[in-house]
Amino acid sequence: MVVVVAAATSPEKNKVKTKAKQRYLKRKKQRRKNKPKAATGAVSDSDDEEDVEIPSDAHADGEGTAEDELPAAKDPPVEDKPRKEKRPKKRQKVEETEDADAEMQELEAQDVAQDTVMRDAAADASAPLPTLPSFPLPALPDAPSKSVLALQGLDRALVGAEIVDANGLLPIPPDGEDDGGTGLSEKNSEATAGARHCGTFRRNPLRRSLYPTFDPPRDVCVSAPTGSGKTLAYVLPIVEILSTRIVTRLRALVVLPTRDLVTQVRETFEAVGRGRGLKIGTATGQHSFSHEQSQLVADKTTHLAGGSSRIDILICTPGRLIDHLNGTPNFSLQHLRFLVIDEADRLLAQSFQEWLVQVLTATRPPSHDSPFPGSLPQYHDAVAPAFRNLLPYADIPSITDCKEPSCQKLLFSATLTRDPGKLAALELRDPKYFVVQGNSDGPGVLDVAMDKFTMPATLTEHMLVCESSLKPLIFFYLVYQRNVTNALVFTKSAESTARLVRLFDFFDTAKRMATGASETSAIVVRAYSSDLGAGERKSILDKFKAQEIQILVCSDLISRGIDISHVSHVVSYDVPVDMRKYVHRVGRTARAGRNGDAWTLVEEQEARYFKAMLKQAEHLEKVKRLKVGEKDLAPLTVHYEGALNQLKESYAR
Ligand SMILES: Nc1ncnc2c1ncn2[C@@H]1O[C@H](COP(=O)(O)OP(=O)(O)OP(=O)(O)O)[C@@H](O)[C@H]1O
Repeated sequence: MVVVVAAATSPEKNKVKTKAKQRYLKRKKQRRKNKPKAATGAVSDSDDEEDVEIPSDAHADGEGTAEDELPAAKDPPVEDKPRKEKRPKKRQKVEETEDADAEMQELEAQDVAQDTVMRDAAADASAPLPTLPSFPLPALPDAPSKSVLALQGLDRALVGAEIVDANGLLPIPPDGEDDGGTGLSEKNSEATAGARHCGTFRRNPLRRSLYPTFDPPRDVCVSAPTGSGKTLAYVLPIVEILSTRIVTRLRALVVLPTRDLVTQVRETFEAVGRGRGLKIGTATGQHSFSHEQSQLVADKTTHLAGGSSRIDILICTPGRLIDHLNGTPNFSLQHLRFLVIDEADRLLAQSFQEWLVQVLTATRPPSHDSPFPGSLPQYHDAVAPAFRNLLPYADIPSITDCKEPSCQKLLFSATLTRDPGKLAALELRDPKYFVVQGNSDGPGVLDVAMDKFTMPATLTEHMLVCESSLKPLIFFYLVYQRNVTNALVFTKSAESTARLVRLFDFFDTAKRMATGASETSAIVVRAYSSDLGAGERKSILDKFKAQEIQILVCSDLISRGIDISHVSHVVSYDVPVDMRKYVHRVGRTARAGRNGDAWTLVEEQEARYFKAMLKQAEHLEKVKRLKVGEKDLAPLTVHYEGALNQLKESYAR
């Protein structure tokens, strides 16, 4: 039955005349033939048969006649059905044709109209639809790239930094020849004979005048890798320019973060400035305050508008500098020609007594007028041109015209800050930035902006991931199996420094006793930390420099700036907390073109963090991974266990 219904509704099937239909049509034809001629063309009931539904195949199965059954099967009884007014068929057909034509025309007209609209819309896609506005599909906006973000908000001068190729050499020629733009005098050329390059110095827009008050020089910021010679980059021009001075006044102030660096930089000034008659002083708190005062100022009793100074160059730490600014009479910064802030990012992070604000204020003329109304102060010619308002005759125009202080600020670091807030605090005057990189075609200032620091090209870096309990043993493996001596070893605290040194001593003694080696073959390891007094620290550092000590275990106290040429290995026994610390630690080796190795011991639980830190700085692939197996450690294990027991006992006592 289902099949039959389906067939009845199928248009294919309708085309094929079934037997029942054929019979039906035959009888119909017959009836028409038999009809009287008069009846032809008149409306007759038989015409209704045209409207009768064609019997389906179901009715064609031969059960009953089609004529009897078809209406009964499909239609309600005739009397129930409201009788429709039938029009003559032909008329209906004509009307239907007319209707169809009209409808067709209407549809065609609509199509044409629609086509026109679509053509118009295509021609002017931006034309707004008359009714509903169309909205763009929701989509995530394109995120700005990391580099674009890094450059946002940067100091404009930093964005326009000059990129200097670290490999660019500028040889210092023999006497009498053109020096290629170094600007070094003959004496300084002699002092630096053998120096490979002075690129940074050559490019410094430094002027030779002592008081360029009418055209004050631009400030300079230098970002250059560790060991690339930043110290000489400021020592040379300072010595060069100050050598022209006649009267001793404090004209160069160098601020450094630690006493050790003050001592180191003083040595460089003394070496370069030998025979120039410049007087160099230091203030670090290593000596008594009154002793330092007597070194700095010549006259503490008379109030002098121009200050008083025994020295031309002062090298100091910020804390002691502030003490002298506040507590030493006649200590004045008004004559400063150079203010150097070395390891600038570290010093700018120190807010101790707002040291920077105090120093900058002292380099500017005070807003108040002469403190000596009506009388001339003694040594009035000693007042700096910009400080003339301190004099009672300050209103004479020819004198008061010179208002600009001539102090030039020079900032240096291997990890120069890009923090706009900190840079703004320096009140830099038309600053000029130099970024020294291994490859001057590299990403340039983007590296500084994204904290991707340039490492010395001669440095080889390694990392060893291990269990924390095995760390001391791995360290001994490096020393005894890999010959890691002449090394600086960095730990996280003074306490862990002392513990590691003690354990090493026990281990070395046990090993020597086991092998029958003499005491002279002992590896000398010493701690260097803030636990020690200044004198003791200096003596240990001197011994290390003299190679009487082979390994110096230290905290980050000397991770910056210290320059010891024979350091061939740096071990980070505890991982550095950030990339800047890492850069400065590993930078204690591979200095001035020498080769060096850096080893970082990473505890398993720290590995993820450490690798992420390196990855962020795009430095991960430069650090080689070293695996140390049980077999490598086996020869050391016995002595190590013995040393551990001794250490436990020593702490239990
Ligand atoms: N032009 C040069 N030629 C050869 N050696 C140089 C030159 N300039 C400096 N040096 C040497 O390079 C070493 C490193 O110099 P310096 O301590 O100034 O490095 P630095 O850039 O300040 O490093 P850090 O960022 O670690 O403080 C020093 O021993 C110095 O004498």
